[in-house]
Amino acid sequence: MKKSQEHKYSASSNLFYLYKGMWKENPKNIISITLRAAADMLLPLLSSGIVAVIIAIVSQENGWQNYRILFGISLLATVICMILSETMGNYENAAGNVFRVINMMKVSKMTLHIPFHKLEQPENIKKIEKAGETVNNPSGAFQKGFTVLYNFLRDIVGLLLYGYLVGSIHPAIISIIILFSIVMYYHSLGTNKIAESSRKKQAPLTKKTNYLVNYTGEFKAAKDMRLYHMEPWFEEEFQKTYDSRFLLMKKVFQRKFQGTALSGVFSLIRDGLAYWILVNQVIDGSLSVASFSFYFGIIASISQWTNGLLTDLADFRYMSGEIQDFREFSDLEFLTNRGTRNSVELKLPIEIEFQNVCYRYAGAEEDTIHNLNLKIFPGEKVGLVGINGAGKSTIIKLLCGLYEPTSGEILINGISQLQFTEESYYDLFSAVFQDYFELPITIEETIKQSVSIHSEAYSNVLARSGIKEELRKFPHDDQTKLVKRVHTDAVDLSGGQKQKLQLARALYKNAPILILDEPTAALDPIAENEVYLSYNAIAKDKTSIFISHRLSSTRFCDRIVYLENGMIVEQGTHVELLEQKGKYAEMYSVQSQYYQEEWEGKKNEQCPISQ
Ligand SMILES: Nc1ncnc2c1ncn2[C@@H]1O[C@H](COP(=O)(O)OP(=O)(O)OP(=O)(O)O)[C@@H](O)[C@H]1O
Repeated sequence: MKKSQEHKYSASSNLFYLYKGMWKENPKNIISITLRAAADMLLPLLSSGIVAVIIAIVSQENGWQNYRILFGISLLATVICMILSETMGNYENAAGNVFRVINMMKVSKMTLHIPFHKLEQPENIKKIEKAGETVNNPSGAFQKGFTVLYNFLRDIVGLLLYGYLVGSIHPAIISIIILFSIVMYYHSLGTNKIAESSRKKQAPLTKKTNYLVNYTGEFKAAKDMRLYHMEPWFEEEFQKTYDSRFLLMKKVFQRKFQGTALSGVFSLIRDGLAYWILVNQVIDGSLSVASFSFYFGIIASISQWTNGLLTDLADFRYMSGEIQDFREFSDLEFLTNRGTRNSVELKLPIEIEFQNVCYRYAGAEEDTIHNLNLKIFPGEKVGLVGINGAGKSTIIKLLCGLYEPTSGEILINGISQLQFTEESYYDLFSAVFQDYFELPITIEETIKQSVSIHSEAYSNVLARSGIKEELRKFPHDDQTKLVKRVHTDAVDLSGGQKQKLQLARALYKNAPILILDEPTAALDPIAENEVYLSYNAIAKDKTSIFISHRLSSTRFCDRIVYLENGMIVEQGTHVELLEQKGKYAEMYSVQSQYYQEEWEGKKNEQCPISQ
């Protein structure tokens, strides 16, 4: 298991991490980069050499005889370098894209395995977002890293080789090359700092822009936006975000412009000096015209290598920041490290016990669940009730293993939940939650998910969940697809239809513990009544927990647990709790009063038809 710790990795370690990954993915990646760098670094040298050889041939007697082998070799080397450069360049583009997509998939896969409670912590959300930005960015480290390494190899070897050749003309030239390179290096360090700070400041702005862009096109938001005139807020926020981004980019641009101007002045001085020395050497006869032409050609490349090298260092630094983000994400704890037990070993129906369970949300000052002790007997149907925020959903998430108790433990048939493997533990639960996530697949696939059971069970589930009647309204029955954003022929389900579909999925999974968290909130009274009537059949042979604010629904449970502030205040059957005349009875009387009064009123009204 990976330990979740904050690491600040050095730039060299980040780059090593990136290129080691590229090498591991395919060693050809690095080999091709090296070959292309060598070819592109040699090309200017070769073309200057060919011109010099041609001058030597035409200006000397028997020139052709003396230089034909050198001419042939230079020409052949040029062609080889050009072919290598072109082929490896194409390979590099494709390989960069593939490497980025592989890492993109890695981030998705890893995210799917982050423990649920870690997934909702703001610092982890940030890490996931940053890693996602890095791998989604075609100009980010995972794709651009190929080109930057190629540039760096070409520029560093080019500078050393060409610097040596040009320096051999006169020591003053090499001194100037070194001096100017140092000045430019320090200038570029300053530029990098500004660029890095701009990158950090731009991250939340990018997030905000994405939010704004996504929601302006979101169909679900369109209704509220129009009725409550939210458009000006969007326009204003767009403008503010754009202005802030522009200011940040302007700073970086100005600094880069300074660098380019400085480099231009330096090139002028350096190249001017070199040309002046060369011309003088030709005049005093110490340098041949052919050699003059050769040096003349390669001096021009020096600026290319020095400027290139500074850009490469800036790119490396920028990429290191991105890799740092990626590695901070990779350092997250991805597995819950649950035990080795398998849920299939369990005797059915299941007994559940909360023993002194406390739970505190990350960053909260107080516990949400306080020393909870609750035993749910095999096959028992327990109703959890209480006002909003009492802790009902938190208890369910703890039971399902989505959260781990801060202290205390939850026992399944007397065995701690932590002793089960994560996957087999999740197999214990069929749950209908308040919120629901739809995949762009058919209704049948949604109900079956990855579970395959015989078709009779499937038809039963359709009937018992109430989704069967709804299917007739859809164009392709249970083969109708969901999510209109993805499939144009998909259907948009109503709230009640979604709830019936969720219930069907939970029933089809047929797990030994059934959890229904407000399963009828979106159902019409007739559909709701059908769920209550079939509840006993639905929950047969299962241990079940039913959460509802409608106390008329929980009265069907064997036992009702009334919660307040994460603690059990009352428990008993519906009748026992009414007789206690406590909080539950009070809540029930408030709810039933309205119907009672309305019913009494109706009884006293005269039927208009009979008048
Ligand atoms: N992710 C979270 N981080 C911090 N606090 C949370 C989180 N989720 C819930 N809470 C808090 O925990 C308390 C219990 O919430 P919970 O959702 O369990 O209550 P509930 O009884 O299910 O409420 P409702 O009836 O409204 O669904 C609330 O005060 C809520 O604000």
